[in-house]
Amino acid sequence: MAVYTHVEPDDLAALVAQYDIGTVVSCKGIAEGVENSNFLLETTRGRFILTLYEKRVSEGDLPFFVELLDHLAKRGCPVPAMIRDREGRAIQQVSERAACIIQFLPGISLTHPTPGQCQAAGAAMGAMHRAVADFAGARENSMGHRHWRAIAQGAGDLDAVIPGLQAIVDEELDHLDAHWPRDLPAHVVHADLFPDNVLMLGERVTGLIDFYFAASDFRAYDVAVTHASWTFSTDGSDCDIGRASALMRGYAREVALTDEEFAALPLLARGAALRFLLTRAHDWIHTPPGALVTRKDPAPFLARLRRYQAADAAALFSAA
Ligand SMILES: Nc1ncnc2c1ncn2[C@@H]1O[C@H](COP(=O)(O)OP(=O)(O)OP(=O)(O)O)[C@@H](O)[C@H]1O
Ligand SMILES: N[C@@H](CCO)C(=O)O
Repeated sequence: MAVYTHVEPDDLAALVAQYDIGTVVSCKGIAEGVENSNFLLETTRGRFILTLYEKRVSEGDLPFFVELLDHLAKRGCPVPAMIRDREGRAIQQVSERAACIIQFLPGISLTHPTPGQCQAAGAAMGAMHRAVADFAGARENSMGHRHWRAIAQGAGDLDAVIPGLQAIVDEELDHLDAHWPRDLPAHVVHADLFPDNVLMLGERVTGLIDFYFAASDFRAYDVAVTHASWTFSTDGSDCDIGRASALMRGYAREVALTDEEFAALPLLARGAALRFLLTRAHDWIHTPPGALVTRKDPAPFLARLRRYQAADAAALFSAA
């Protein structure tokens, strides 16, 4: 359960009183996620999500995320609205954290998506990419390629997490630095579109959520992140070709990747696997003992990295 910061009942009542959303009925910590503190807030007028932003989200970036969600909502993407208070403010302060009250969207976060659901997720990502293409905002990807070496250095004793991990990471960083593409189509991307950030009912996408890593990067990097998170077995050793091709087919319905992007996908996916391996390893070491959070295992992303390093990795990105 990701609750790092608690909210006193009086503070919650005072916060909710600033909005036209009724009065508090209940507020419960949400049993998913690792990044922010999230609560299911019920008021006399309905359900909302209360998010308190934690270590990886900087308060200065919140206006960018609010503008991005407004932009995507206007273009028909199923993203949650950031609720405004009576003064028109979306961003508040609670328990010494920046906080927002967010529209609750229906749907279920999947743990074992079917090929049909992968196809729907790919199409929803493609539609989101089309919608974001004329978004004027930009944000450096603080979790992107340029920052991985610093993230690795700040993670702590990687060998204590997985024996030999430091050497594997060092070698991979050198490889990625030497081969990372310079010039592929880029715009703001989600950069963390895992199954738990897509709400679905059956094969219908009802919500794309958790845009707090959204940043300017290659659109094909977003495809790589989603490939890495939707198409593998739980331990990360097997890529399910049925799910992978469905994801790529869904995306291709909305966006035609160039030959250069296709050629770059295995490398971009190595980068994506390394990004999540590193942040999970960091959190494995640094998660505060009192936090109500289930740490995520880094090892399945090392297994994915190994799979993407294999000579035949390009075949994992075929839509056929
Ligand atoms: N707008 C929403 N509508 C419905 N449920 C939501 C909404 N936002 C968040 N949730 C629920 O809260 C959970 C945690 O939210 P979120 O993914 O934003 O947290 P996080 O800590 O940032 O997670 P992550 O580890 O994926 O970065 C989601 O998996 C979902 O179940
Ligand atoms: N989606 C990420 C958490 C966000 O950094 C993970 O599963 O590791």
